[in-house]
Amino acid sequence: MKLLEYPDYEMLAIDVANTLAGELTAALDREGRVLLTVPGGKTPAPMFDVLCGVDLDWSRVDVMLSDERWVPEVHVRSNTKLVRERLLVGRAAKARYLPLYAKAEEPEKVLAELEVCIAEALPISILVLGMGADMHTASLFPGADGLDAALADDAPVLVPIRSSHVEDIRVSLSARVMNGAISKHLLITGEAKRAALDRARGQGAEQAPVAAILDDTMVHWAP
Ligand SMILES: O=C1O[C@H](COP(=O)(O)O)[C@@H](O)[C@H](O)[C@H]1O
Repeated sequence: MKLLEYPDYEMLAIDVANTLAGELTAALDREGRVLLTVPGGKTPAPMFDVLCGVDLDWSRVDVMLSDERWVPEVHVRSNTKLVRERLLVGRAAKARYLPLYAKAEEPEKVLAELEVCIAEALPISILVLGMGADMHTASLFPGADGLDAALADDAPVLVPIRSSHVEDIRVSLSARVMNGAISKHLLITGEAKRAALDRARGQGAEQAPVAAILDDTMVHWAP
């Protein structure tokens, strides 16, 4: 992994958005369609605000999340809500969105259907992830039910995750699929997450799931 430090989050958001714009443009020169995978949570919103205004052929970009909370798209905790409101607006409104959620009580009931659309769009061209201070990335939480399956070498594309530390059932991309990305970025802010990243580098992915995706990843950090 390589660590890039920024003086503040505003600089990080602008710089990362410009880097992603360059990578998307280069990928669009090579491929008919490109797949951009983005995190949910709070961190990426200001970066989305910059990225959505970039002038590129968004009609050939597929956008999906690294992970989703099993709640309807209009729910305040839905990662899709964030992406629709902050990324898929302006120029980026022309992108095609690939959902990780469908109306069903449990992900297991619809996972196969969701996986078909995602599998057709793979591999990921550009992967952007977030991380929690507990060293989770996407929805790969330490100790979660489903973590082993998500870390397996022969993991499926999508894995349902249940953790007593979070309210909702989650669906996450597996580490195998995330590591298939051509380019990988991790966005983190604050001292607690920086310390967590340092701890994770000395641990296995079972204890520190973010460790599973750090190889060849560009980590972007602001205080
Ligand atoms: O639950 C989640 O958490 C991580 C980190 O979120 P943040 O609010 O601390 O930025 C996020 O990357 C993931 O997509 C999300 O579902």
